[in-house]
Amino acid sequence: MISAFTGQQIRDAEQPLLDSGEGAVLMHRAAYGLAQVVAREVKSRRKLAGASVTVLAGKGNNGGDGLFAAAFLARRGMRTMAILTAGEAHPEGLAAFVAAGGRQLSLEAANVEELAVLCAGDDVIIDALLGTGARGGLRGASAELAAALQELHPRLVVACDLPSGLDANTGVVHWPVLDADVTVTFGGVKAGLMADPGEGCAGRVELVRIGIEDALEHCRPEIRRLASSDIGALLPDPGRRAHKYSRGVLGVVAGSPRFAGAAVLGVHAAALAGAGMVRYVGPREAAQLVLARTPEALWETDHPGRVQAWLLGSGVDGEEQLERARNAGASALAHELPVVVDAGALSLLPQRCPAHWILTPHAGELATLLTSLPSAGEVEVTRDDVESRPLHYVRQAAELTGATVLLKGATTLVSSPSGVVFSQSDGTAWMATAGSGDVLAGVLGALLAQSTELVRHDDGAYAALGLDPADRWAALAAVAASVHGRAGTLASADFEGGPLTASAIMRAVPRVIGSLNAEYDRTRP
Ligand SMILES: NC(=O)C1=CN([C@@H]2O[C@H](COP(=O)(O)OP(=O)(O)OC[C@H]3O[C@@H](n4cnc5c(N)ncnc54)[C@H](O)[C@@H]3O)[C@@H](O)[C@H]2O)[C@@H](O)CC1
Ligand SMILES: [K+]
Repeated sequence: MISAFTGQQIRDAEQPLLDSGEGAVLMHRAAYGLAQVVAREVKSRRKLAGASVTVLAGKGNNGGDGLFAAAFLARRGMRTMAILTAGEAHPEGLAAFVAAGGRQLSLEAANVEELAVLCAGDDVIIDALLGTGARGGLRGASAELAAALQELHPRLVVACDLPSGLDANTGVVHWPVLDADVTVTFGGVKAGLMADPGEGCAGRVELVRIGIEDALEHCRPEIRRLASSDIGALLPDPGRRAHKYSRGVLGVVAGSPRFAGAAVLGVHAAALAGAGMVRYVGPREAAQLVLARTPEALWETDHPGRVQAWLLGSGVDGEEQLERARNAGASALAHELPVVVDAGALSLLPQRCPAHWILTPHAGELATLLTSLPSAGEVEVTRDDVESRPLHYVRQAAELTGATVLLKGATTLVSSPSGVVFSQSDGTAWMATAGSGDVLAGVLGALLAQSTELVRHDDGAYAALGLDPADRWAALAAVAASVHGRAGTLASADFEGGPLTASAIMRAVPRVIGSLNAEYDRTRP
């Protein structure tokens, strides 16, 4: 699992070392690690000697890291330039840079365009303007420089610790920001690199160890991300003596005459994700299409047999089908069954949901949900609000509803009601396509039906996460988000990275589960 921390947690972990006079050692390690990554990136494109690098250096320690890194790179034969943006710079960093033969220029309002053009053609730009000590975003000439460079599409941008202008704690972005291809972050991943819109500006994230990692191990992460080995451990294992009922039966109230496809996709995805059986509850027109695609499913109109979990809401429209979803929800509450609450069912929430109800809104649906919640104080929340501060709103929704909330996006965030957050980003942009969410709901439903006992009583992989039982549902939802994302990436790779349909994502689900299981079997302790 990758853990991400707030800027304050990182500073707290650094403090004892700073107090014992090791600040320079920390900076040296950070700068050396940054230089190594830059050199490797440049070498993958051309010869290092003679390649050009410009470091954009602010006045704080982030600028110091950048200047020390550029000094290393100068000694390896790169042509180095520093643009000092604050009229002053980290004194030791600047001295090392000058001693290594680096050239320095000062940014002023009058030379922004000229300097942008000058460095845009470089082999690499290091963004060391602001780090974890930033208050707000870039201002004045620095902001203009970042905006001008963004327009000029530099060849390679490496962000020092985090892209400047990104809030380390939340992923909120104060525009303009120069998008990075690679972010080299120090000591611990900053939470802002695992939540959008920040993650979208960061490129690939590389962590450099600087000696504070042991101290961070005792901190509660702000955000967690499951790696493939964690997912392999958490995926349900059928067991040799399993039968279809013990495997997990999922009840699905989805689709409607108007949106029958949602039922077709949800049911089929659930079957492919390993549900022992799927009971579809809905109108005849939709059921015929569901059974044509998934003859393994059972159709039940109004009095479904026993299930271990419910999926409610994808494509649900019209009073009749809403009523079925309402009834299934009431039965789930009475029997303490877990539920995936998607799309149309998001308007049917009880006063207070249990943590084993997992809501799966996209940003627009989350905005509508939050606006409608009396406990949110009758404040209108817009889709833009959610997209600018997804970490804040996913936590708020989970806290106010009591449910686990999975907010779909390029980076999917899942929050438990107590605020434990998982972030998964395994998909491709091609997955933003009609029906993709229905597939995710089906996968999550199937995993819920198979895993309820594990989540509640397991003393293995779920317990090893060290979370309160109520927070484990968020881990399970993160597993589903990751399987879905990986299926999209795999399916797109089948088409040389080309576009996808929801059906193609769905077809890749068994392969993803199979390969995650196989990897886990090969590597487990
Ligand atoms: N503390 C340490 O020992 C270490 C710090 N490291 C680096 O230091 C960074 C944090 O350093 P700092 O705390 O100096 O913070 P920053 O380098 O982020 O910069 C803060 C400086 O910029 C000013 N500033 C804040 N917001 C601004 C804004 N919006 N526009 C313009 N100026 C602004 C502040 O007055 C302050 O002087 C980390 O991100 C990391 O890169 C690493 O070298 C590892 C060790
Ligand atoms: K930076």
